[in-house]
Amino acid sequence: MAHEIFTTHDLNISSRNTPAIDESLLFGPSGFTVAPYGDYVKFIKKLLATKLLRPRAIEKSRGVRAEELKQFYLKLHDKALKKESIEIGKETMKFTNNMICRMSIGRSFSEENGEVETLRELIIKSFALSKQILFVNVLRRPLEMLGLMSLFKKDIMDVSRGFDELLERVLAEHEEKREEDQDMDMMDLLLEACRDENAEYKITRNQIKSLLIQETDLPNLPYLQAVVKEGLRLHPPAPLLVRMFDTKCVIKDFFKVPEKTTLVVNVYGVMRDPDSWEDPNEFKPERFLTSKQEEEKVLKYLPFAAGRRGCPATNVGYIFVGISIGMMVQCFDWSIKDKVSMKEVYAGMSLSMAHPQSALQFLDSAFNVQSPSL
Ligand code: HEM
Repeated sequence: MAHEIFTTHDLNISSRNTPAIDESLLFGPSGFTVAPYGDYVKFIKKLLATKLLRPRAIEKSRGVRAEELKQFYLKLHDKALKKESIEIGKETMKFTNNMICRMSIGRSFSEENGEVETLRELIIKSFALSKQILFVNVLRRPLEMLGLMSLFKKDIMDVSRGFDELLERVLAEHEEKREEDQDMDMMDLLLEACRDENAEYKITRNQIKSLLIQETDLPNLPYLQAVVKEGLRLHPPAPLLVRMFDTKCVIKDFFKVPEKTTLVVNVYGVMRDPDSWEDPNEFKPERFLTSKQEEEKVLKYLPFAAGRRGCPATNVGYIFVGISIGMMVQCFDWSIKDKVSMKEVYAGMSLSMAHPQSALQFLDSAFNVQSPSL
């Protein structure tokens, strides 16, 4: 079913059904991820594909990731020496956020002036909000008819204002250093596009801000890559995809879908479907080592979604997860403090462990650590 819908009606379901809250940075008309498929989305996707996320740019930003990886390693090393435990999810999230910030705005947020904490709180709040947004997506029409949409507005605006303040500061910094000779980060590229009189689409300051909210040896480590793929199959961070049919259509000559129907794709279910996957609930990275690589290509492997609104940063996503796991496994010996519960919870935008504290790990022996060579 999913296969049929995506292949025959990709354009028709390339918009999300998120209601626009006009003044909001995240969910207003400037928000890239919620914007309906059209000129703005096409322009940004092109910019990402041809500038920020093209292979040469990813290669160029390798130094930034190596520095962040080293900092992450040093932190774990320090904990190992002190024989302290760490919460893996929290630390890897910090590491990933730092890498995204360094690649997109040229610096990570500072711990000293409270930026890191502010950002962390905003991300947690926006994750919580996305749960409401999913609810609104599915029940949009009745909520609008009952005039209940305003219930969500205050929370959305609070988070929006927080991001706005933080990003205005960063934008101002970038505008100041405009004339200097420098490597362009994503914000520089967007500002350049914003100033370009001849650009095919004129992006605004709010659109720039809304966009920014959010190796090495990896090709020689096929088993590590297979582990990452298998992990994302069993535990996709985005287990449900929400789209909208722009126009009415008929699927398989039978299912009549009215215009503006919300479509929720159960990615989690698709990637554990026993018709497509052998032992679907088992963690078996080996399945990605076999010659059946095409398994990933057809529409049963969807951790990064698919089609026009699929993740434009799939390669970067694989790199982030690969280097974190690679370093943690290569450099340290681990022992588990409590029994690990693999129970999951769909907390807002993403799927995460229901009991992350049970993933607290002891670093076994400080004498077993090695520096990363990834
Ligand atoms: C393991 C890491 C990642 C996973 C599993 C992932 C997954 C996804 C998924 C499933 C979607 C589509 C959601 C939908 O269709 O409704 C998406 C969209 C998106 N992702 Fe990722 N992603 C990852 C990393 C990243 C990174 C590192 C970036 C940025 C550097 C990024 C940028 C985006 C953007 C901008 C979109 C929206 C695309 C659009 O609306 O057209 N992702 N991602």
